Amino acid sequence: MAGQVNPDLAKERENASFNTQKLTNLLYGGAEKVRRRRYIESLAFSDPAYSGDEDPVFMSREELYSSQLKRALTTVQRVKELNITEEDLSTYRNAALSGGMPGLALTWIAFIPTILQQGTEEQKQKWLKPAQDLSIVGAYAQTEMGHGTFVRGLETTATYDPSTQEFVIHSPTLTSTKWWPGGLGKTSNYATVMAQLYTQGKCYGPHNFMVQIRSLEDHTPCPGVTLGDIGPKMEGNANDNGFARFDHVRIPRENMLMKFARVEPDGTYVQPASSKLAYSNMVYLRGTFVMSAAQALASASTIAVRYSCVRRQSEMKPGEPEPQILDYQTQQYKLFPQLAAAYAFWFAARFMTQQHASITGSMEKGDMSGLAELHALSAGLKSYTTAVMSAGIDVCRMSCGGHGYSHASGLPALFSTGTSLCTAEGENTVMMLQTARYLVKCFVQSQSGKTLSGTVAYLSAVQPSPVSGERNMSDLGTQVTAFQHRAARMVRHAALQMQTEMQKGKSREDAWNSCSVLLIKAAQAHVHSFVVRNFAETVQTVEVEESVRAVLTSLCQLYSLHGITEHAGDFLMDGYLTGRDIDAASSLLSAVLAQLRPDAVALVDAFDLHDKMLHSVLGRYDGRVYEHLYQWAQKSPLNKTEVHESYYKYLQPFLKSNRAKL
Ligand SMILES: CCCCCCCCCCCCCCCCCC(=O)SCCNC(=O)CCNC(=O)[C@H](O)C(C)(C)COP(=O)(O)OP(=O)(O)OC[C@H]1O[C@@H](n2cnc3c(N)ncnc32)[C@H](O)[C@@H]1OP(=O)(O)O
Ligand SMILES: Cc1cc2nc3c(=O)[nH]c(=O)nc-3n(C[C@H](O)[C@H](O)[C@H](O)COP(=O)(O)OP(=O)(O)OC[C@H]3O[C@@H](n4cnc5c(N)ncnc54)[C@H](O)[C@@H]3O)c2cc1C
Repeated sequence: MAGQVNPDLAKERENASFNTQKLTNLLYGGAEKVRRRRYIESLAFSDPAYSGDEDPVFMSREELYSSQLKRALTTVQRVKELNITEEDLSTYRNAALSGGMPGLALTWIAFIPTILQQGTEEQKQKWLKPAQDLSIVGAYAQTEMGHGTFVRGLETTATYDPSTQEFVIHSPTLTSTKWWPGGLGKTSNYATVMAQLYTQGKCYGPHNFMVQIRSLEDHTPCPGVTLGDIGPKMEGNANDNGFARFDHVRIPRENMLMKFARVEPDGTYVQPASSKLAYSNMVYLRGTFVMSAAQALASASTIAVRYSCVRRQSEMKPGEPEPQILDYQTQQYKLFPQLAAAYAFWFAARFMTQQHASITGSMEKGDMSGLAELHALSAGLKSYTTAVMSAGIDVCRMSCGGHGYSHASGLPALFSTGTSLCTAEGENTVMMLQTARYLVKCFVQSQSGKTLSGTVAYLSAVQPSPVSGERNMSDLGTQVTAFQHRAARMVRHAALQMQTEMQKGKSREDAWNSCSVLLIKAAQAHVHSFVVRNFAETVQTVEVEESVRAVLTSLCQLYSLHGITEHAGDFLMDGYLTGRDIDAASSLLSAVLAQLRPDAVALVDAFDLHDKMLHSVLGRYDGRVYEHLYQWAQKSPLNKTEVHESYYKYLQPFLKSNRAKL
C-alpha cells in the first residue's frame, strides 16, 4: 500500500532497545543541532529549483557537468536569499547538491581554505569575499602530470623579477602540466598554483601563488595559459578536473600567498617559522576526509542493513518461511563491522577536528610544537579511515547480492566516490609512511628516555614483555591495552629492523625502503589502536542514556574484537595474547553479533541520512524496495522506445540476412 513502511523494517524499529533520536542527538552534538540540520536540509529538499533533474546515472558527462553547475549556482543565490549562516552552509550545500561534486565545489573545499590559511590579512581582504560571493571561481592547482605525491618534485616555477616586482609562472615541461585539480578544466577563472619559488637565483621550494587563469569578461584562457578537462573518471564526472600549462605568465608580487613565507620587493626571501607551513591546507583537508570516510561508511551501512531486513532468501530451517538475510550470521559479520567502523570514525573525526582547532590555535600564537603530531595524526587517520571505508563499501555492495551491483542501490557510485579519497589529498601509502616516520622518531626519543605525550604516549608507557595470566577479553580496557601493545611492538620491531639494516651498512634511505612494509603495518596498527581507544573513551565518558551507552558499548566491543580476530597473528606474535584469548575473542564476537542484531536498523537510522542523500532504492527509509526497483529501471534511456533504433540499424538487417540464408 502506498505510503506504508515495509512491515519487516517497521518491526525492526519497534524492537530496538534504545531511543534512536537520542543517539542521533549524540552524533550531531545535541537535539537543537539535529533540529537545525533537518530544517536546513528541508529548505533544499523542498525547493523545486533542485528537483526535476534526471538520475545522474542516466546522464551524459556534459549533461551532468551542466546540471550540477546550475544547481551549485542556485545554491549561491539561495544562500543569500535564505540568509544561510556560515555554520549551516555545508549542510545546505550538501543537501542541495545531494552530495554531488560540481566544478564549483573546489572553490569551497580547497580554494577558500587555502586563502584563509596561507593568505595575509590584506590578501584575505582582497580575495576572500569575491571567492565567497562567487565573483571569482577558484581551483587548487598543485598536482602535475609527473608529480602528485612528491610535492618537492613539482616542476612549475615561479621566478621573481624585481625589475617589475612580478613572478613569472612557467610550465617548463609536459610533465609539469598541472593535472587533476578539480574545477580547473572549464569552471574556474582563478587558481592557487603551487610552484617552485626562485628568487635571487635560488630555489626555495614549493609555495602557493594566486593566478588568474581566465578572462573575467568572456571566460577565455588568459594569455599564456592553456586549459582543459582531463576526461571522464571512475566517478565525480560532474567535476571538470582539469589541466593547465603556463607560458611565462606574469603575476604581481602580492599574488604570492605570504602569511608564512615572504618575498620582499627587492627579492629577499623571508623564511617561515616552518617550511611545512606551506602544506597547512593539505593537513586541514586530510582532517576533513576522516568525517567523509565516516559518512560514506554510514551511508553504505544504512543501505545494506535496511535492505538486509527487507530481503528474504533461502531456508534456514526446512519448511519455514525464508528468513531476512540479516539473520544469517555471515551477513552480520559482513555488515556490523562496517557499521561499527562508521561510528568509530565519526568519533575519531570529532577528535581530529578538536585537535586541529587546538593545535592551529597554538600555531597562530607562534607555538609550532604540535605541528608534527597534527601532521602525523591527520595523515594516518586519513589513510586508515578512507582505506577501511573504501573496502567496507564494497563489502556492503556484495552483501546486497545482484541488486547491490546495480546503480539503483547507490553503492557503485558511493564506492567510486569514496575510493577517490584513498588517492586524493595524499596517496594513502605515502600518508601512512609519513605517520610511520613520526612514530620511528618518537620511538627513538622514548629509547633515549624522553616521556612521550599525546597520541603516542603509550609508546613509552606500554611494556613490550608478554603479560601472563587469564584475561577478560570482554573488558574494553583490556582490549585497548592489547591494541596499544600490538602497535608498540610493531613500531619497535620496524624501528629496530631499520637500525639493524643500517648497522649492516645500508644508508638510512635504503634501510627505510627495505623496511617500509613493516613501517606501514606498524603505522596502521598505531592508528587502529588510536581509533579503538578513542571509541572506548567516548562510550565510557559521554553523557547519554544508559540504553544508548549499552548499544554503543556493544558496537565498540564489536569493532575492537573484530580487529583482534582479523589481526590475530599480530597479537599472538610475542605471546601477548594467547590462543585461548583469541578463541575467547571469537566467541565474544559471535555473541556481540547476535546482541546487536535487533538494534541494527535503529543504529543505521540514527545516522539520520535522508533518502535524498542516500540515492538508493535498496536503502530507502520505507523499505519499499521492489516497487521502486521496478520504477527505477523504467527510467533507463534504453526503455524510452519499445524497439530501440539500433534494432533497425544493425540487428534487423543482420537477422534478416541470416534468415535468408536458411
Ligand atoms: C553522505 C555521503 C558521503 C560521501 C563521501 C564522499 C566525500 C566526497 C568528498 C570529496 C572531496 C574530494 C575533494 C578532492 C580534493 C583533492 C585535492 C587534492 O588532492 S590537492 C593535492 C594534494 N596533494 C598531496 O596531498 C600531496 C602529498 N604529498 C605531500 O604532502 C608531501 O610531498 C609529503 C608529505 C609526502 C612529503 O613532503 P616533503 O616535503 O618531501 O617532506 P619529507 O617526507 O622529506 O619530510 C620532511 C619533514 O616534513 C614533515 N612534513 C611533511 N608534510 C608535513 C605537513 N603537511 N605538516 C607538517 N610537517 C610535515 C615530515 O614529517 C618531516 O618531518 P621530520 O621527520 O623531518 O621532522
Ligand atoms: C578525485 C581526485 C581529485 C583530485 N583533486 C585534486 C585537486 O583539486 N588539486 C590537486 O592539485 N590535485 C588533485 N588530485 C591529485 C591527487 O592529489 C594526487 O593524485 C595524489 O596526491 C596522489 O599523487 P599521484 O597521483 O602522483 O600518485 P603517485 O605518487 O604517482 O602514486 C602511485 C603509486 O606510487 C606509490 N608511491 C609514490 N611515492 C611513494 C613513496 N615515497 N613511497 C612509497 N610509495 C610511493 C604510491 O603509494 C602509489 O601506489 C586529485 C586526485 C583525484 C583522484
